[in-house]
Amino acid sequence: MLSRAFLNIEDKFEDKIGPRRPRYVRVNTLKLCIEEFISWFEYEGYEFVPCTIGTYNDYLSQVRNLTESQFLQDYHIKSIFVFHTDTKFYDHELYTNGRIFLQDKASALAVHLLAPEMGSTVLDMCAAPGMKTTQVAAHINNNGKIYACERDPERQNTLQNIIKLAGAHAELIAKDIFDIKKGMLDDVEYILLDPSCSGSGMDLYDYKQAGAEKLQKLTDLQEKLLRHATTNFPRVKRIVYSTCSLLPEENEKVVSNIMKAAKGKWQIQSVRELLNNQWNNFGSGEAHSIAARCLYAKPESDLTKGFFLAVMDRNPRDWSKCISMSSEKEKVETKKIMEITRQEKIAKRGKLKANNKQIEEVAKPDFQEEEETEAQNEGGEPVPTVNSEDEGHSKNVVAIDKKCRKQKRRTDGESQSLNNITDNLSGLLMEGEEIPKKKRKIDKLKQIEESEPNASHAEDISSNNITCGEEIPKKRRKIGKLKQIEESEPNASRGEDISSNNITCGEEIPKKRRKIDKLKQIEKSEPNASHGEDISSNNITCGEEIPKKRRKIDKLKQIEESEPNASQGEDILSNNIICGEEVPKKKKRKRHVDINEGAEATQIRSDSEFTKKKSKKMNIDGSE
Ligand SMILES: C[S@@+](CC[C@H](N)C(=O)[O-])C[C@H]1O[C@@H](n2cnc3c(N)ncnc32)[C@H](O)[C@@H]1O
Repeated sequence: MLSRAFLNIEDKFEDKIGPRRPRYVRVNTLKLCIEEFISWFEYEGYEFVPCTIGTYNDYLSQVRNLTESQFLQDYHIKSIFVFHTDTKFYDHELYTNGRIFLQDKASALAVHLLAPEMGSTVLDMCAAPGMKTTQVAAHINNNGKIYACERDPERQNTLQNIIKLAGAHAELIAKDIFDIKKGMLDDVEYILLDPSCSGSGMDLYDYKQAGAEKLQKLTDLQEKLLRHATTNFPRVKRIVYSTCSLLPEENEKVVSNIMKAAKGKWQIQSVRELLNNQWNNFGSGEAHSIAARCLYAKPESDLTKGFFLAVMDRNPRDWSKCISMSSEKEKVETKKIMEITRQEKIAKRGKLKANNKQIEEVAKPDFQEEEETEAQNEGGEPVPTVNSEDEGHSKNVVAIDKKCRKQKRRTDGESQSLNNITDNLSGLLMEGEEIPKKKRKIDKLKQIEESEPNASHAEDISSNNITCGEEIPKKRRKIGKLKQIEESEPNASRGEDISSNNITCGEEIPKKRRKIDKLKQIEKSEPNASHGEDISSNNITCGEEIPKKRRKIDKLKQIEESEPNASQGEDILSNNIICGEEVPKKKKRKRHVDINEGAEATQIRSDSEFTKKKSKKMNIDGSE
């Protein structure tokens, strides 16, 4: 028998779902910067509507009011953009060359909430066609390891093509996931489980075809898969289970059964809390106590396809057992390293206090050395890990020890210098005086540091289970670099601009930025060509044409001021990619709007298919 919920859904959605949902576009930040994406569509004649800083419900009103010529950045996921339902993308060059994907916001939430760290290892258990696999790759900026498992040979091909098209680093596991036994992928830390389901949340789902027997088969498979995920990957810390179904049988019931069997080894995280209370639909708590912690996306209110997801974290006590699996020898060595570095750090702190100048000398060469190592790792080469084999072991430990010490020296030096700068500044400030730019920036960096302990000091790194030899996350390195700039260029306000434009260390300053700087220089040397006050004082009468250079400066200033999104955490990740790639020369294009277009963005094309201009139909969010 099908559930009552099932029948209710049929009644409720009969004329509500369908082609009226907006179009969601995910920017593939492995190939295109968010800023470039916005400029591209603005150039095509669309108006970019920045998401108001309000509640999720405020954002939903904006989506409802979106016109055909506007687009909006998503409230939760900064690489997702919302277009009017009639916007057509199938022939758009950004779509055909893998710079954007048509992925519903609800489905993108699964990776958003999995939130794997840079350098981590992720398993996508049911991966084809690869929307979430490629999203994970973009999320970790190809910095880590992704296993993409798919059992269906035809879908394996599609998956491979999508991975290639996206420029994602992911290893295809062309197998049934049940063939992956304990011990085969022991390095996996995050699992995405998005199994086959009824697809009852999809627009084109045919309720009349669904039968109780089919549903039972599906729920059996879903439970088996989730049990496999929770029991065969000893180092996994987080699992996100998702379906594009609105049936509790495939959702909270499956999760609840597995959690009962796991007997306290796993905890369901509250998605409400993870999304800072900015979500409206959750499971119903009556039948399954965990339901209220799980997310539902509903077409009529969230303006997405129907979707369910649950976030499961391994219970910390159980996690400690996983750590204890490492060999005794490894543990002793790790302890030694920790002790040596702790003592070194204490000694260094004393030194630094005595002579602040020394800090820069100690920290600078280390920083450069580390950047060289990082550059070598960029080609997807795995970061070396501790090997328990006798011969290789000691060498690796020495290498890791060296790297740990380097990281610690750097972070010590940074925090010390930062404290000194702030102390000096606060000493100089009078009450009521405006806080200088540099000071404000330092405060901001301190805030980031405080709110993101993982991104901070060496002590925090160790206590948050970042193992020696693991890379320090990019944002952390950015903070470090900015601090260096600050220290070495006390008069320069450029540091502030760099941070607001999300430039990662080592990355080139984007063209626009350089242009702005150049124009600022011109401004300084030619004050008449600049500010509003200057115009009046230089007798430019109403109606007189403002000189070209002047207009350009104003425009660039406007751009600078009007890009608040570029400073958000998520953008730091997503904007630090390929900004070296040239944006194709833009000519005025006509907007791709086709009011007769059908319901769902369900077309996926492989590389060769793109060239041949043929297409194969498949639900991009995976329902088969
Ligand atoms: C809903 S789709 C996944 C969609 C995908 N996560 C995405 O976002 O693009 C489910 C996929 O799981 C695959 N699948 C089902 N059972 C599997 C198993 N036991 N092992 C590996 N793949 C499986 C199906 O062939 C199908 O391609």
